[in-house]
Amino acid sequence: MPAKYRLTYFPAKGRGEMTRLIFHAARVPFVDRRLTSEEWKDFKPKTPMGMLPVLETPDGMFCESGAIARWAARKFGLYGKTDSDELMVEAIVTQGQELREKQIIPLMFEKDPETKEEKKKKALEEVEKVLNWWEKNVVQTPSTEKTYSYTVGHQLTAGDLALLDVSENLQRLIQLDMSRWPRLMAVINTVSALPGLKEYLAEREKMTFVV
Ligand SMILES: N[C@@H](CCC(=O)N[C@@H](CS)C(=O)NCC(=O)O)C(=O)O
Repeated sequence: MPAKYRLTYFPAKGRGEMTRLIFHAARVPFVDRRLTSEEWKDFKPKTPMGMLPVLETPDGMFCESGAIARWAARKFGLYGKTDSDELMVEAIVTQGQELREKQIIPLMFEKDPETKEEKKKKALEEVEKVLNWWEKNVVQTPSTEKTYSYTVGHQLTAGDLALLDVSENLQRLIQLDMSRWPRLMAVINTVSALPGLKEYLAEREKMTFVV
C-alpha cells in the first residue's frame, strides 16, 4: 500500500528532522522526499508559502515545520498520557524549536568568523539554560531499571525526540559536550535504540547531510 504521507524537505536535518524522527519513532510509513536545489525550483511555486518543509496528507499539502511536527506527534500518540505530560512535552518541543530558530539556524548560516564566535557564546548561554532545566526538572522519572529513560512519563514522547534532534545539532555546531547532562544522555541513548529510530539513525549515517 502506498504511504499516506509525504514529507518534502532538503537533504538536511534543519526544520525537517523533527518530523522525520516522529514518523520513524511512531513507525508510520511516509515518503521522505529530499529535494535538490534544481528540483526545488520547480516545486517551490506548488507549495503553500514557497518554503519547505511541507507535509502532504490525504487532505492536502501543509506547511510550517512546528505545526507539522506537533500535529504528527499528537496524531501518533507522542504527547504522553496526562494533561501535565502534555504540557511538559509541549514545553520541551517549544524550547527545542526556539533553540533551533534563534540559535542553531542563525549560527549555521553565519559566515563572518568574529560574529560566528559571538553567536556561539550567546547560543551556549541559551542552550545551557534550557538543558539545565530539562536535566533537573523534566527528567525526574527513572524507569524500573533506575535509569532515566524518557523526559516525560515512562514512555516515548515528542519531548525525547526534540532533545535528540537539538542535541545532535548542538554537538556538531558548537561541539557541545552532552555528557554534562547525564540524565539527558541516558534519555538520548534509550531513544536512539528504539525500534524504528535505531534503523533510521543507522541508515542516516550513510546520507550526506548538513546540520
Ligand atoms: N517558518 C517556516 C520557515 C520555513 C523555511 O524558512 N524554510 C527554508 C528551509 S529551512 C526554505 O524553504 N528555504 C528555501 C526558500 O525560501 O526558497 C517553517 O518553520 O517551516
